[in-house]
Amino acid sequence: MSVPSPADEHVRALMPDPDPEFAAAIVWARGDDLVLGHGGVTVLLDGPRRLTRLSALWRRAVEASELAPDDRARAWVSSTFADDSREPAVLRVPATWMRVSRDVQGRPQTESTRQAVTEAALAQAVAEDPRARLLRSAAPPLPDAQEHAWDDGQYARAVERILDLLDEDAATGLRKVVISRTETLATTARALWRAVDALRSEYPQTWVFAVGGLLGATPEMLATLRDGRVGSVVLAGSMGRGATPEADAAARERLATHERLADEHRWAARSVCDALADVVDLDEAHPEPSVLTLPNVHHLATSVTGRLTGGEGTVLDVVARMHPTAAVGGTPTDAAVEVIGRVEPVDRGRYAGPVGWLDQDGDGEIALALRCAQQVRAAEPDPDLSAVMRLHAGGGIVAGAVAEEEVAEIGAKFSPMRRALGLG
Ligand SMILES: C=C(O[C@H]1C=CC=C(C(=O)O)[C@@H]1O)C(=O)O
Repeated sequence: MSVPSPADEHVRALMPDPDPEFAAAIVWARGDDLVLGHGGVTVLLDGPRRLTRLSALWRRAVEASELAPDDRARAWVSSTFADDSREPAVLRVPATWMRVSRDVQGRPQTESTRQAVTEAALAQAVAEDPRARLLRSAAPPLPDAQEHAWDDGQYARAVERILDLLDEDAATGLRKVVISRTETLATTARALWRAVDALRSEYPQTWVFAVGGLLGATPEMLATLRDGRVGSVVLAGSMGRGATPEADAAARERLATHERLADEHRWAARSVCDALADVVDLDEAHPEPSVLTLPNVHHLATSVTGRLTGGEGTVLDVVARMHPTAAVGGTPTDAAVEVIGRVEPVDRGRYAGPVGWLDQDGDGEIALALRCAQQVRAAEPDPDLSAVMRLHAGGGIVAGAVAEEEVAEIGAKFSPMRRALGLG
């Protein structure tokens, strides 16, 4: 059974504008469940504490909109990884959003919702943050392409450099650094919509997202908040899939029993539990990891759940305590983030930042923007290949890591997006 798709005629017929510019689109999908946002406005915001500032801004806008009991409000967020990124965080407030799912007989059903947060209320909320800007447009400007992608050899040398730093810094406690790589590819605008469909059908366990031209399929849910319940899934420690059933079973077994990867995973899970401890009453402090198997890679996974204690924070306030987790930064966080800034040649932009949605109560789902590609503005655009995408993928480096294995892991993480874009 194929999943309902933005390319399906009945879905397109329901969209007010069947061919929106891709950067204007909002997609949030998992398996058969698809939400598409349309139109509306965009808030851009940068600088430190941007997640709590975005949260406060959204709450001010909801309050100023004076919602009636049946009104619904929802915004999508895609934040930058680093405080000093040259690219801004994006808050997309669509005019309408549509949910497409299947009924029990498998027939597509759609439900459309109008945004209750008004533009005037948003303008008022934005005016209170000197580093926020309201764009009366659904599509934020695309970042410029940056020409510093590494090839496999350069990436392997960067891994060696991190390994030296981990050695040297044994005294300072640097234990893990997540470094990432980019690759810039030209494709067509239509291919981006087809990529949404391909990612949804091939990776039904992941959250497929498109916000402000950032498109991806992430397996990692950073935080969900619903009626006071918080959930988070920590992924760290990975192994590529084997080419035959026997090799794959061996890869899975190797991951499940790998001491170095188990340590890497434990630090990541602990960093999430520690970050949440002040505001969440955790159900179980340190559960054992399981193995999550995706079509391209196996991951060690730990699920963390609990109840938000006191306060009236939004899901973004919860995420603000966690970001950057050890799955995208390293251990300890500040030292690892400093090394990333020094070693990586390309600004991460919104890769490895939180991406997801929140509603008028502050409930929502915020994932980590992994295995993704950012649409960028080419210096000399090719008229036949109208969309240029900057692919991102990274991996955690701890002492004992092997450079060739890290190169292979990045290849495995790039492959879903390359294939979805028809370039695999
Ligand atoms: C940073 C990425 O993956 C993280 C998430 C899961 C497993 C990871 C790992 O095993 O290294 C990474 O920490 C990425 O895919 O770009």
